[in-house]
Amino acid sequence: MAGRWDAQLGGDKPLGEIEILQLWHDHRLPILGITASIGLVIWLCLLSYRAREPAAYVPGDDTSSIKPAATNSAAGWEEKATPLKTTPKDPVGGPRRIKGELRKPNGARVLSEPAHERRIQVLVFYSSLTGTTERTANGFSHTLTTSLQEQPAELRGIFLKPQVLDLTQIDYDEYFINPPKTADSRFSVDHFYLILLPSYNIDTINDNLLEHLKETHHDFRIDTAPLSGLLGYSVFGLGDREGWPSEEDGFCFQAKEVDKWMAKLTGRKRAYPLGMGDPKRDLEQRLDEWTTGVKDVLALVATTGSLGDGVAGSGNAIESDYEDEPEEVDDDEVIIEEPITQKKQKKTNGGNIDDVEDLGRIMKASQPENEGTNGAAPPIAIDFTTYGKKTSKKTLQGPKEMVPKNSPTYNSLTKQGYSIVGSHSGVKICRWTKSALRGRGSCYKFSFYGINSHQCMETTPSLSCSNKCVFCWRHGTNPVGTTWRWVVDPPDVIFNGVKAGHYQKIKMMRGVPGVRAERFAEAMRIRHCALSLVGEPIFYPHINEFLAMLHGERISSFLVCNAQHPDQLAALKAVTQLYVSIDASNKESLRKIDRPLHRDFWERFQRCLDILREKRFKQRTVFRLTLVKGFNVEDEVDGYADLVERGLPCFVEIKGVTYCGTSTSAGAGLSMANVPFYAEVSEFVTALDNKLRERGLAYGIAAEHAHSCCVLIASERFRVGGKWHTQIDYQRFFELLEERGADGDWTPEDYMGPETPEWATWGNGGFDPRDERVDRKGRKIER
Ligand SMILES: Cc1cc2nc3c(=O)[nH]c(=O)nc-3n(C[C@H](O)[C@H](O)[C@H](O)COP(=O)(O)O)c2cc1C
Ligand code: SF4
Repeated sequence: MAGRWDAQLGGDKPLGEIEILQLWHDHRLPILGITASIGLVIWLCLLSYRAREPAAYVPGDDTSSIKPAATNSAAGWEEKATPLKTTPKDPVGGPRRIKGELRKPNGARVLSEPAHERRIQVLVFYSSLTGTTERTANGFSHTLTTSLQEQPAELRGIFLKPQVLDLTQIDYDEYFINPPKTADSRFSVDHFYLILLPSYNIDTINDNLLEHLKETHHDFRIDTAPLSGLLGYSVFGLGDREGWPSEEDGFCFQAKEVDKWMAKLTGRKRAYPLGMGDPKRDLEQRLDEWTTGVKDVLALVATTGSLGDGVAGSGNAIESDYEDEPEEVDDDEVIIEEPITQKKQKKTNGGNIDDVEDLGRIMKASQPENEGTNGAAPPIAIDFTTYGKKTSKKTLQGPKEMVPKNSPTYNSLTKQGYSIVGSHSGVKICRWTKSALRGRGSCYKFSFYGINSHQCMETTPSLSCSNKCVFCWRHGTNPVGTTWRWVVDPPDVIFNGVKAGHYQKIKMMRGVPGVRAERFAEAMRIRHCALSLVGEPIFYPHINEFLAMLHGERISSFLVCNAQHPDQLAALKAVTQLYVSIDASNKESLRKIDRPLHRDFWERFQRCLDILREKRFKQRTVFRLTLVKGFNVEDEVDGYADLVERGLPCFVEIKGVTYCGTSTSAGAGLSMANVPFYAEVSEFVTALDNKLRERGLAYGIAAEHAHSCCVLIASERFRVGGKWHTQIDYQRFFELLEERGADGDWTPEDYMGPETPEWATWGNGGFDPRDERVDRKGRKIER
């Protein structure tokens, strides 16, 4: 009877119990009465006994003969290896037998069976023409095998011995239509694919594989993600950088293609980013990084059953190359958002003035519409030090948390992608960090100062600020105040918290299309910290201790302050680069644009400039100008030249405000009309440069990053032998700190870095030639 049912499926393999019951139902077998039923039960028992025999179908074995799975019988591994149950082959000439399996692509895989019943089978696929990839795959598999054997006992038992499979020797239908299945009812075996692939621009087996993957994806009879049952996959490409120097030109192009199709077929189960290595140059190092990452992921999968936060949901199954994320901003992108809607204003007005942060919203909501664009001065903000009875009552109750977990501010900030650490600090990865991870360019700080965006953490130990700048995109979300009146978190809690938050967000990029394994590995070591996310970092009472912790781990510090806290600025110890925001050139203009809470804002501002002047021979000091047309550009060049003359900063960064039309949070009635074109920014910079020269001030235009509408004017102190040296010698900075302490005596010239790269200097655009230029939708831009 078994033989007859088998034949109907076109194979001669034993059937699973469920399939048998299915056939029972489908064929309405004429078995009636108790005798027949007893007979069936006896038969089922015999069948299930047979299925428990330690035997395996060797993948690719067309005869489907039962063979012991020799590869898994090595010492230390399952002696009775899990047999793979391959999809039965179709009768010759017949259609492919398709058993698509629909699983939720985004959900973490919940392995419900008890741990001892689960097994993970890693399959290492490769193709090779001249033997390099074959050797690499075998070596990799050996390393992985050893490492899995060294796992803690409870994990060791979960892994079956990795198997290496030559793509020329296997039947793709058995692995690339559905995940292989096990016929052993003792275990549930999940598969994890690792694919090592060289690239060839001539016809090879790779073309067949790619064709198969494409066909499977487009086959209307199969789910679009039939391999979503895999635990995960990752691809490593081998190629030749000399012949194909850039990825665009074809370096590892087939590995990239396989990675892309596997993302579609698995429903975004990219467990680790695509690795790429050149045997003549960097194969060993790149493979080591990738191996380490893959091992970490396997350990995670074995313990949690999932690929980790963000992965199943972060890779883009559509792979349209469009980064499907809301437009994001960072500390260096002062942006204008769309004005708040009437509806929202009403809602805000109806709220309770219970939290200090609400005042920001209320102030905004009470503004007449279009205020700012018509040049009318917004009302000066309320100084909380003089805020009515309600505040005094609160003060009596003791300090509150700045951003309590259940507050609207907390919800709003976390929705925007911030991780809130403790009660007043935040961390967020900026869009340039993501862009650099994908090889799509770093921020202007790479061009000017050599900062790798993918190794940069953007954070603040104080989400509160004492200004309500008209262009600030955080309106209504950040708390405001003139003095610190909240609970103070210890610096080590913040330091460890922001690092953990940053790394967690980086890890969530693992499955994102285009992320390079090499950069991902580098990103797991923070090297720079931009203290400027939102709020005012020097507001935090333990800022110096926090800085010491950063420097202790050799993380550089770029600290931006708003020129409203002269006492804190004066007390600040060494930072790698110290910024003040210069948002206007005179008192009226500053009141209009920054809407400071302090009544003596102008005096504070000027004192800060004087402090910066004093610090200029100890620290790299920077003025940051953000140009907003209609507010702080026209007729202000002279005024800015006055301020430069007063503060004598080492550098002046001039940047056009950026427009972000997607947000619905409060703006200040600004629009695209307020965004200067790069040509206008350049014109302003040239005029300022001329004014500085007229005054005999030794400055010049050093560098540019046209992509972010940013230009750098530098003091001639940073020009050596006619060449600009705006880059930083970070190593030297830390040595100086360690030798002489945070109050030590040294000058910015002591840690001046190498020459500014030619491509970053004024007139050359400033785009890193290693990276691929894409527009906001991820489309390639020709250079
Ligand atoms: C005819 C030929 C074409 C190649 N085409 C590419 C290519 O398009 N892109 C690339 O990155 N490498 C290319 N390579 C380099 C190989 O991918 C590289 O040498 C690889 O290590 C070979 O692996 P294998 O020894 O396992 O076959 C090519 C090599 C040859 C001989
Ligand atoms: S400095 Fe860091 S945080 Fe700022 S834009 Fe560049 S990468 Fe982002």
